[in-house]
Amino acid sequence: MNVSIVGSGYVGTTIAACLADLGHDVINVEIDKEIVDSINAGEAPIHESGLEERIADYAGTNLRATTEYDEVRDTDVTFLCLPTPQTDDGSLDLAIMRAGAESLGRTLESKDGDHLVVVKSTVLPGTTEDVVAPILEGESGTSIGDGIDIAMNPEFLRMGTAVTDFLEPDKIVLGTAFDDAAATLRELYAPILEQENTDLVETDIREAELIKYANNAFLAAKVSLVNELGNIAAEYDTDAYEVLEAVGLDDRISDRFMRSGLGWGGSCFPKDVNALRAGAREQGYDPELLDAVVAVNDTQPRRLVDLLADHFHLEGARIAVLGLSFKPGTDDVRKSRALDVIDHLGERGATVVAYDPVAIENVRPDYPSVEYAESAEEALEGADGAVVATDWPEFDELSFAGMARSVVIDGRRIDVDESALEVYEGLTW
Ligand SMILES: NC(=O)c1ccc[n+]([C@@H]2O[C@H](COP(=O)([O-])OP(=O)(O)OC[C@H]3O[C@@H](n4cnc5c(N)ncnc54)[C@H](O)[C@@H]3O)[C@@H](O)[C@H]2O)c1
Ligand SMILES: O=c1ccn([C@@H]2O[C@H](COP(=O)(O)OP(=O)(O)O[C@H]3O[C@H](CO)[C@@H](O)[C@H](O)[C@H]3O)[C@@H](O)[C@H]2O)c(=O)[nH]1
Repeated sequence: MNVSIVGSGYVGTTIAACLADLGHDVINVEIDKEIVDSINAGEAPIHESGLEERIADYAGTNLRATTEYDEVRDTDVTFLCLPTPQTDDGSLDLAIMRAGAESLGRTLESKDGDHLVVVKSTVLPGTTEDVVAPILEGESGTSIGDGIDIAMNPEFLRMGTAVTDFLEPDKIVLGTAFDDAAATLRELYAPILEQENTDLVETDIREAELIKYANNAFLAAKVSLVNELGNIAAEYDTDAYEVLEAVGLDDRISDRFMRSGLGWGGSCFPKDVNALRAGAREQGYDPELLDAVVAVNDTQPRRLVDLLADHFHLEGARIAVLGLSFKPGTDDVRKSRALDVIDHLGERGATVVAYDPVAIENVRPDYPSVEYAESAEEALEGADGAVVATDWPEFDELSFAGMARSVVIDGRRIDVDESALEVYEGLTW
C-alpha cells in the first residue's frame, strides 16, 4: 500500500520505518528539513532501539521523506502524526493539527481517486469529526464519504521500545465511520493482526479517541497510586517494592507499572492527563481523581530533594544527577522528572553536575548553568551527594567511590551495593 505520514517526530518516524518494514511504500511529510535529510540519508533522527537499522535498510527504496505535501497525492492513506500539545491552562492545543489538516486538504483538492486520512495523534473525542474533517472538506472541496474518508487510529507505543511496541502491540484500535476505511486499515495492518497476541478493536471514531486518553489516564493513575503507597511505605519504614511485588501477583492488578519513585514524565502522560481533565471540566464534570493523580506526581521530585537536604545544606553543595531522559532507552526529555529535580536543586543553591548516556544535548540549551559529565563516574567525582533520576541499566552496579561524601538518594530503584555507601535512601522504600 502507498502510505504518507504527516509529521516525522517520535511517532511518525517510528511508524514510517515499521510500515516500510511490513512492505508498504512510505513517504514522510515533515516541515523540519533536518529530519527529512536525516531519513533520506538513511539515519534515524531520534534515538530509538531498532529504528536506526530499519531506516538504513529502507531509506531510498520504500521509505522516503520530503517537505512537500504534493507527494501525498501519490498515496492511498495519510496518517496525521502531528503534535497535540497542551496550552498554558492544560487544555488540548489543536493549532498544529489544524495547520496540518489545512495543508493536507489543499493538497487533496487536486487528487484523483479516493483517499483515507487517519488521525494517529492523540485527540479528544470529537476532534477528528468536528475539527479535522470540516477542515479537510473545506480545503479540498470534497465531502467526507465521497472521495475522502476519515478514521482515528490511536497509537500506544512507548518511547524506548517504540519499534517493538508498534510491530507487536497488545491491540490495534480502529475508529471508523465507513466500512471501506476499516477494510483498508485491516489490510495495512494485516501482518501485525495475524499475530496471536494482538487484539483488533473496531469501534466508532469518538470511542477510539477516548480509548487513548483512558489508557494513559489509567496507567498514570496506577503509577501515582503506587507512588502514594510508596510514600506511605517509606513513612512506615517498609519496602514498597516488596509490598507491591506481592500485590502485583493478583492478576486483576498485574505486576506492570508498579515501579514507585520519582513519578511519570514524558511527552504523553502529563499533557494527556491534563487535556482529559480540561476536557472533562469543559463537559461539566469535575475529575477529582485525575486532579489527585497529577498532584501526587508533582510532589515526588521535591520529596527526593528533601531527602537529600536531610543530610547536608544544599546551598553550595555539588550534586550529581544521574539520568536526564524521562525514562531509560530514549533521548526524550520532555517533562522529565529529572528536570524538576534540577530545578529544585537550583532553587536551593546547589551546583548540579549531570550525566545521561544519550539525552544531554536535549537539556543543555535550556540548562546552561548545569555542568555535564561524559560518564556517571565523572559526574560523581568529588560530588557531595547524588540522585538517581532515570533507571538506565548502566547505573546498576555503579561505583560511587569517587564521591566526596557518598550520600545517594535513589528515585528509581537501581541495583546498588549499599554497604559501600555512607547513605543510601530510596524515595519510596
Ligand atoms: N511520543 C509518543 O510516545 C507517542 C505515543 C503515542 C501517541 N503519541 C501522540 O502522537 C502525536 C505525535 O507525537 P510525537 O511525539 O511524534 O510528536 P513530535 O513533536 O515528536 O513530532 C511531530 C513532528 O511533526 C512535525 N510537524 C509540525 N507541524 C507540521 C506540519 N504542519 N506538517 C508536517 N510536519 C509537521 C514537527 O516538526 C515534528 O517533527 C501526539 O498527538 C502524541 O500525543 C505520541
Ligand atoms: O512502573 C512505572 C512505569 C512507568 N513509570 C514512569 O512513567 C512514565 C511513562 O513511562 P512509559 O509509559 O513507559 O513511557 P511513554 O513512552 O510515556 O508511554 C506512555 O505514553 C505513550 C504516549 O501516549 C503511550 O503510547 C504509551 O502506551 C504509554 O505507556 C516514565 O516517566 C516512567 O519513568 C514509573 O514511574 N513507574
